[in-house]
Amino acid sequence: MNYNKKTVKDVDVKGKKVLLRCDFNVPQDKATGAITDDKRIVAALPTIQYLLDNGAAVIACSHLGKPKEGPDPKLSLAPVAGRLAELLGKPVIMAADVVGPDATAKAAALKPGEIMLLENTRFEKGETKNDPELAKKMASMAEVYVSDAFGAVHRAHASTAGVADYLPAVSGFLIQKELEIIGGALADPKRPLVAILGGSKVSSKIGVINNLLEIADTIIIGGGMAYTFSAAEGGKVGDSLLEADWEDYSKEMVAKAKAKGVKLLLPVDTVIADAFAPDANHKVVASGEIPDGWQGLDIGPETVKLYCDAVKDAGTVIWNGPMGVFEFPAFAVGTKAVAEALANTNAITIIGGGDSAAAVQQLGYADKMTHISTGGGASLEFMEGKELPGVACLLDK
Ligand SMILES: Nc1ncnc2c1ncn2[C@@H]1O[C@H](COP(=O)(O)OP(=O)(O)O)[C@@H](O)[C@H]1O
Ligand SMILES: O=C(OP(=O)(O)O)[C@H](O)COP(=O)(O)O
Repeated sequence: MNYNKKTVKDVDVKGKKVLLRCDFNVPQDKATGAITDDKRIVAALPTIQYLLDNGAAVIACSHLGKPKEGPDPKLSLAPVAGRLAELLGKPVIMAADVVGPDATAKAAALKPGEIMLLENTRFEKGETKNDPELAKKMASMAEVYVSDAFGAVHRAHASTAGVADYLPAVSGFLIQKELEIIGGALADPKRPLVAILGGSKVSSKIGVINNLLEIADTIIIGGGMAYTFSAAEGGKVGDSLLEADWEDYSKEMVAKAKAKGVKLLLPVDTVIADAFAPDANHKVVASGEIPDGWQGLDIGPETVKLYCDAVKDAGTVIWNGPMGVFEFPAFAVGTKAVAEALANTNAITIIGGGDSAAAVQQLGYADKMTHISTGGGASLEFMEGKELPGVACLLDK
């Protein structure tokens, strides 16, 4: 795939309306909705500032979460508009819809040097289906399309790829920087190369293991993904996260790792809880021995030792997805220990994923990592060598 794409510097944006796709899918406090980590907003600032300084009228857009049934007030981008306005030191006009009457009127009235934010693109059903009608409507509000949504470039959606069929499409500075840094670290990686996978987006991430087995020396599995492997081996997982459809696949991955001589490490013990809550009763059990009514929310202490030992002498570490529900202090131990182990290695450390980045930030280890990517799934798919639809759709240099 050709990553040498035109950037905002290769087009004239003066006096033009620019549709700017960002990844403002930020972590939020489950109870209050407050933004808990604004890294993705901060990361978009250089492109936004460049566009505003060069006389563009910026129509920013993004998805947030996974709304299923159209507009959901809990997933409004309004809090993001508020934070963006603070960071830019200027008003951000918030639209009440994506391509409806409010958005189109506000876009039509937008002046050079002004910025507005469309409502959550996934409030439109056509977004994730990459509906050309929706893409056309979005494109009709602008004259140039700029994508800087690195975290979403692995999605072929209307706002991440479809609009490029209707407008000259170029990349922003964030996408450029991410491709350069991650691509550089993995072109000829310092070995051993260790990949750590966790988190809760099991079905969207478990598939990368097959390709990671081609490049990694060790693969470590934690977080919600571990229970699918455990169940596949006949273990009891109680009420833990489980993707039963992926059990056969996980068995295949264990066999493939063995055949290729790649170390595939799975938890040997797990911290279980009697509810998904910060104050739930909890205890440690061996993997595969989780009673009904209990769920695994963190890796156990023996696993922590095993995993920390496995990264000690790594040359490069790619980490995507927390080891447990780190938002609850009682289940943050595994994630914290792995973050600390990475902070103390000489390895090149690349952290991917909104929540993984937030975890490293909250735990105070952000400065100790080589690169904290704004993309989780996106950085994984890039490292696997898959085509990224959100980059492929941009104009070649
Ligand atoms: N065992 C588990 N059970 C349920 N959720 C988990 C478990 N381990 C981690 N998580 C959750 O996974 C979420 C992050 O997953 P994911 O979105 O895949 O990561 P990232 O955003 O870093 O790519 C966190 O909110 C965390 O609470
Ligand atoms: O948070 C994101 O991905 P990540 O959790 O893999 O980092 C991106 O915003 C993509 O979101 P999506 O996985 O709902 O398409």
